[in-house]
Amino acid sequence: MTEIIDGRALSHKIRQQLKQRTVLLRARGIIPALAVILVGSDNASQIYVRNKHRAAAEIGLATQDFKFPDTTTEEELLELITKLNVDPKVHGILVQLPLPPQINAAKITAAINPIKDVDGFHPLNVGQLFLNDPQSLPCTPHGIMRLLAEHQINVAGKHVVIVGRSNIVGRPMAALLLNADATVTITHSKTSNLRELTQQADILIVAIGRAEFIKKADVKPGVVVVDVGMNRNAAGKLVGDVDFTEVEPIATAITPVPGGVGPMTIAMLLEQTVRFAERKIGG
Ligand SMILES: Nc1nc(=O)c2c([nH]1)NC[C@@H]1CN(c3ccc(C(=O)N[C@@H](CCC(=O)O)C(=O)O)cc3)C=[N+]21
Repeated sequence: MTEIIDGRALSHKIRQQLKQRTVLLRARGIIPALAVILVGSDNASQIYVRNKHRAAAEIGLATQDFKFPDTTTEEELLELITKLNVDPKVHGILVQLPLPPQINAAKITAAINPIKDVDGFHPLNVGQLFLNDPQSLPCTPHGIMRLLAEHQINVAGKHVVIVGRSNIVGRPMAALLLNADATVTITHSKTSNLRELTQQADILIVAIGRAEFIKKADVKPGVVVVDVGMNRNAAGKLVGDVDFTEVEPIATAITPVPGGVGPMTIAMLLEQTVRFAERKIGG
């Protein structure tokens, strides 16, 4: 029987623990707070914003929302970030990606105070992650590591193939796995023998942003599959980057979409914000 890796269940368990940590913080007069900056209207971002707000409120974490229209300038965003960077009431800052084309996302990311960078996207945090000295972990890859650990899926010595090389998922995922002694192959949209490589994976992590891209013939029987995709298919249904119906029967374990990686991204975001708030105690 294939094991279905339940991200909702683990996310729920983690959020219960976080609730207790926020109670302790509040008793010390610290209200953990996350500032979220949203520019324009990306579909995945809307889902993310809605779900993370609900989850934050449940655990007693305060969120401040800053919504900007598509036409916003870089200067306006930088001005807000500069304020939030030094606001002692704000422990975490998150700028929703993607940003509209007139805004240089790298410049915005680099402007965030690294000690408040809950996404772990600041170049300093990226560098420390790659040097195996992480200070802030990107939420989606971190959530995937926790899911694998919870299901006793050991990555050390395994061949993990990642499909996708984004700054948000593919690249930091590779660094985390390497830090955990996996053998890592990164493939992407320009990889010529992509399907030959995915067939060799003991663990396959797919974040390429194409609906049901990975088929049964692309995987080895017994594979562990982690699906990071969030796409709407022709029928308007939310589907991953893996054809679940085809691949599930031959996998040892697989994450569903929805209910797999998505809820873990949120749990890790909340956990990191609480951790940043705790850092203030005595310091
Ligand atoms: N700076 C930044 N950091 C991000 O981490 C980031 C971002 N920008 N921009 C947008 C994407 C997308 N993203 C999601 C996270 C969770 C769900 C999620 O909760 N999914 C659930 C629910 C789906 C539903 O409600 O239908 C699930 O998969 O089960 C969705 C999408 C984070 N992203």
